Amino acid sequence: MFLKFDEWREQYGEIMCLNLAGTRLVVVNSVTAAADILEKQSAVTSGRPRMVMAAEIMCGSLIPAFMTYGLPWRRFRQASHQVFNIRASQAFWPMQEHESELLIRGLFEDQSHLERHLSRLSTSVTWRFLYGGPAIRDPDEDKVKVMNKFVLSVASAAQPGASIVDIFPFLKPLPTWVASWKKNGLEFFKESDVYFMDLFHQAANHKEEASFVNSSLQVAAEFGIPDQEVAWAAGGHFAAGVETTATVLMHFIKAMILYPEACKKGQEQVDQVCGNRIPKFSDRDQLPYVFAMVKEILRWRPPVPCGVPHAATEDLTYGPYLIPKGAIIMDNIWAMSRDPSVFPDYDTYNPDRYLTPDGQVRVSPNPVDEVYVYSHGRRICPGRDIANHSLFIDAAALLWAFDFEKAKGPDGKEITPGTMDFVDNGLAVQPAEYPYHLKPRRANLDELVAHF
Ligand code: HEM
Repeated sequence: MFLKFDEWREQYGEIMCLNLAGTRLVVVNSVTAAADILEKQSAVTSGRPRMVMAAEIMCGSLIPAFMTYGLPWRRFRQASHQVFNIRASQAFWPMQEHESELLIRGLFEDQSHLERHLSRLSTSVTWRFLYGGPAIRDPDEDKVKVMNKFVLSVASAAQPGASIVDIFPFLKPLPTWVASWKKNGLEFFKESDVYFMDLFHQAANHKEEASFVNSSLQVAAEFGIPDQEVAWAAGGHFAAGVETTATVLMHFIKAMILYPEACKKGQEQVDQVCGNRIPKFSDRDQLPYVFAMVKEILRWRPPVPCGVPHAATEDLTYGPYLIPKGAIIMDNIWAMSRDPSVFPDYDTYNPDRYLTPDGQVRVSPNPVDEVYVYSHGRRICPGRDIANHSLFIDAAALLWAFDFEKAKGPDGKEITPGTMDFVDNGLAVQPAEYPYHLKPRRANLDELVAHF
């Protein structure tokens, strides 16, 4: 979808509209249009399209990411800001440093399953952020399997037209003895509720640990949020956060193979600052190039290229255009990342575009919006600081530990990964599997990882 939208953007410009059997789908293609429609007018563009089966029946309307704009969603965002904000999110730095060590150790011991290592990392960071507890060493652990099954089931029910009740919402009040889809959906909700409440109580019993659940509990009373809502928000946040970081790191390693000069610059800076010890957050100010590398990977391959659909809750206008109430609005992040007037030579991975001539990080070259890859307006991704911190520490650790080389085929020739090969998982878009070879850069990496 994002590639097709990009083609159409060239034809139609900064905003375009499709008619989906009567529903207007408005695609916002430029940062300037997003700043007006999704930010300035966000009081009327922060709704969500209705999802009866996935959001209302299977999740009891308890997942904030699915809620439309209104009091329950606003209350939750205000409360969770206290956990997600940049200062509070620094409480998770020791955990994120530990996870970067586990990543390097895992890849050193067995580099053949890159995707699995990154998925373990992302699962463990997201889990520990939400619930606390020790690292998840095996992504197939039972409790994680149940969570992943929940995510998959809800994602598949959220596909347009997946359930009859989303095509004909007036069927929702039917009794369960007539509507087996409703019976199954409600049973799914009951089982998931037991599971989320159990995770919630386990986390809440360890008050001393920093976690989303514990911090939310401290503010929940103030905002009048019941335990069940905190429990479901945590589960929903897992679904929202788990795939994206792993996806970005998959893109990052591919970029390191394809752009060895940028990789070398990053490694030189890391070596100068950290020498033979793995990077820490305390090195951040001295690693501006690594910072720029993270910004540039998010631009070069934004993991959620079309954003998450918004819905207009009132009529609004943009220039001469009317966007009617009920229209679905898509934030075309991919197109914004490839605007040649902002990012010349946009196809190239070039971290220098984020640096001043004396090598310091500068505000995005994009004059209107610094964080557009996390979307716009009131629904902007609340996990962006957690994600940016993970990406920074993991990218620095990878650069410190490995050289990234092209793998060789059976004929001994190097294989160059394709730059535009993707797997589209619905919202997040990963690179298709690609061959790689990781070469340890430190003679004593075996001794170092033994302490991780
Ligand atoms: C590189 C990593 C990530 C990227 C690029 C990303 C991007 C996005 C985008 C584009 C949206 C849609 C916002 C909108 O509706 O306009 C979103 C929503 C969301 N993200 Fe992230 N995300 C990332 C990581 C995370 C993490 C780590 C968490 C939590 C631990 C998280 C939690 C959420 C939640 C809860 C929402 C729904 C917000 C709402 O509807 O109010 N994200 N994210």
